[in-house]
Amino acid sequence: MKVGIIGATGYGGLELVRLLSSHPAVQEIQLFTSSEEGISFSAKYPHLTTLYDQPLEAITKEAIAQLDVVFLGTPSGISGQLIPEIYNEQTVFIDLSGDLRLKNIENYENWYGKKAAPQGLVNRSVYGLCGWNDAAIKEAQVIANPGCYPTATLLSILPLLQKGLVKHHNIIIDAKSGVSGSGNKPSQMTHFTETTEATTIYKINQHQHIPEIEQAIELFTGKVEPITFSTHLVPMIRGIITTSYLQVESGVTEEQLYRAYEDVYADDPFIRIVPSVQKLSTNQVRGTNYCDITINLDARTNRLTVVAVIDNLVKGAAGQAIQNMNKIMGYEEQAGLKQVPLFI
Ligand SMILES: NC(=O)C1=CN([C@@H]2O[C@H](COP(=O)(O)OP(=O)(O)OC[C@H]3O[C@@H](n4cnc5c(N)ncnc54)[C@H](OP(=O)(O)O)[C@@H]3O)[C@@H](O)[C@H]2O)C=CC1
Ligand SMILES: CC(=O)N[C@@H](CCC(=O)OP(=O)(O)O)C(=O)O
Repeated sequence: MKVGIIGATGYGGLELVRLLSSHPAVQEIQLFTSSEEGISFSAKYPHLTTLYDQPLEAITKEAIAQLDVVFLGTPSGISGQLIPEIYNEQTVFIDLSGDLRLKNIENYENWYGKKAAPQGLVNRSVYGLCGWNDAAIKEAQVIANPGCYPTATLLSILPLLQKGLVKHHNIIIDAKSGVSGSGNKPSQMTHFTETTEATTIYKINQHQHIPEIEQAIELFTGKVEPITFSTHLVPMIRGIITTSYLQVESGVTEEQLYRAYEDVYADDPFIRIVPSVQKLSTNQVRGTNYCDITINLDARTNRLTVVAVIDNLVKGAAGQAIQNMNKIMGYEEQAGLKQVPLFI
């Protein structure tokens, strides 16, 4: 199989290269750039010396037509305009950005502040939340790969909402991310001096993943109420931890809650339900496609704490994108995704 990566020089692109390198069905990876055509990939990234000495290529419709699958790891506002220009019906398009996720394109323009993709393309795109949308994913030609924060949040709260064990009302999600979540373009917010010894809350009540999480809650549970969702930048490179607070329905026990996860994720190789321990860390999934989840029901408040950890670049981006590819192409679900966590 021949695959291509548009935005290969970005963090999501680099992670795709790393993971696809061990995929048994991938024979060739073409690396595309919009700004550095002809430059050797390993000259730009010396850790890839002898592995990817090939030159970066210009993005053309003709080159894309030669590929079975193309991944787009481009900043928001790009793929929604680019895919129509390079589209053909034989290639599978998997978009890591937020451009194709929101079905209401006005919503996209309001939250992202950018021109939306054509409505027809958005309609054709399938939201690639693995484990929740698999029937549609298997038939898809265009995938809107979920956002990093929504992946951790949704995987951890959807089973309980879907089974009616917790209330839709008054959900609060507190999320924290490593700095690689904001990509490889330096900014004031990601400057070493301003991140390395600080934890920063940002985009308060304005984060673009709020409508994505709400849309998915409605899609997979049939109803939704507005959520409170807060994002923080913490001084680490990789990892996301989401802590969600939910009110349980009366009489529901912790055992019933655990059983809900076991039911929903019985056959999912990437979801690990961790017993209610006192510790859960982003380290335990680093470099892998795992999403580890734990819960704790506080009898004093009847409030449930649901915690999920993922690697933002793997389950939150490149790993889930490859999982989507595996589902579409009929490969083993774990192909290319069998890494052991890099704990320390
Ligand atoms: N980082 C993360 O943890 C996650 C990121 N995402 C989303 O995935 C996407 C990629 O993220 P990330 O890899 O971090 O981003 P980066 O900023 O690290 O990389 C984006 C890449 O896109 C390429 N690019 C820029 N402009 C264009 C253009 N006009 N046409 C084609 N390519 C272009 C650039 O490469 P070049 O100049 O060589 O073309 C650049 O290296 C983003 O939309 C992001 O929001 C989603 C989940 C998690
Ligand atoms: C740490 C950090 O800055 N994270 C980014 C995640 C961006 C992202 O993945 O955006 P889309 O999913 O919308 O493409 C943010 O909070 O905006």
